[in-house]
Amino acid sequence: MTYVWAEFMKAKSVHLALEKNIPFVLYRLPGSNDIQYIVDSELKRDFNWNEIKGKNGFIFYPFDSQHHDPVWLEASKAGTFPDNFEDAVSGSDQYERNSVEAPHSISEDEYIATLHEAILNLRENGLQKFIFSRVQIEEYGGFEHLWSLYKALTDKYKNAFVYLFNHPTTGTWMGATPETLLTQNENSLETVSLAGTQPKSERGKYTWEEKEAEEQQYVSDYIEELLQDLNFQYAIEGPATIEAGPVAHLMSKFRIKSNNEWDKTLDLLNELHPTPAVCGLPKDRAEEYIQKIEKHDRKFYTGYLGPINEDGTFRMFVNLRCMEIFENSLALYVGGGITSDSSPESEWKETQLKAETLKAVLL
Ligand SMILES: C=C(O[C@H]1C=CC=C(C(=O)O)[C@@H]1O)C(=O)O
Repeated sequence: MTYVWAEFMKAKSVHLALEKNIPFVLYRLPGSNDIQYIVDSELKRDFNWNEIKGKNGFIFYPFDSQHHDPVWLEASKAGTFPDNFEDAVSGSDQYERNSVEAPHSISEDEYIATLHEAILNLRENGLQKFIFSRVQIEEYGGFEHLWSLYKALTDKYKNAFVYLFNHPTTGTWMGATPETLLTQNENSLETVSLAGTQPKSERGKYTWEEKEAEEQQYVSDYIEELLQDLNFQYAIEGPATIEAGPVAHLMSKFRIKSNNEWDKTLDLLNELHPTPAVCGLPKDRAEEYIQKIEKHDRKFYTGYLGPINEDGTFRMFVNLRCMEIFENSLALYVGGGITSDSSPESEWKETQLKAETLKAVLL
């Protein structure tokens, strides 16, 4: 089979899966060359950690699970894409696609004015840090082009978790995230504290301002406290700079001893999400504040997602640098950490730069 023909067939099968609106995901783990797929032959499944245990599938978890139901894709069919994907798609039922309006996108002026006020009142509102996000709407050629967009993301971001997720209850989402929420290996767990942003440097040299270092330290402190409260033994590496497309971040790695105790691991996962890198501190207050000042519903942006295996191992990632896909437009979700030292104008630029991660493949 020629390369061109193979690509045409892949694009066609992904387009068909989207047209039939079947529950499926394509994902590529960081550093891997293989794209995996999961197709679920059933639409309605309750999300329940005890049900999931011992099964192969994929979790798509929202930012706020009180307003959106988490989705569990059970692997009725799974494999390395495109092996047998077309058969799995043609054998699936077709589902109606809900018509959903694109989320509200605020202007630069509105963003800056809102943030100005929020920074002035940060301490009065009892906040140390919160994450302010916005939506940027872009045009694209429609579902038939999604395979080539997805492929371009996998080619461009080798160290990201790159996915295309579709489900009749959530619609279509795609992203390339640099952030691990929690990895369960056979005998260990891993998480990271990732925060602070600056443009990628061509020379690979970075110096970090105190504000960014502090922002990342808040996240590390939160994770450390949590690990101590839950009686985990752990080691920390970093912080070090990591590059993620057009930006660079500060990241510390936490390697945690674990004997694969499901309940304890779930406690950790539930406490980690949403981390202060996507929500803020104190967590409950920041979550409430975000609901109040953001003009859009985050839905699955800053939620988490990833595959889980029957032996209990899993890879969960924070849903960053992602977009919600409509038939004629894309809604890019981008945000940044705000402290009392933040400048609204620089924060706007930071969100523009983060949006470039996805925009770079739209041209
Ligand atoms: C909330 C986002 O990024 C988070 C992750 C890394 C760095 C961040 C920052 O510098 O603000 C954010 O905490 C986003 O990309 O939408």
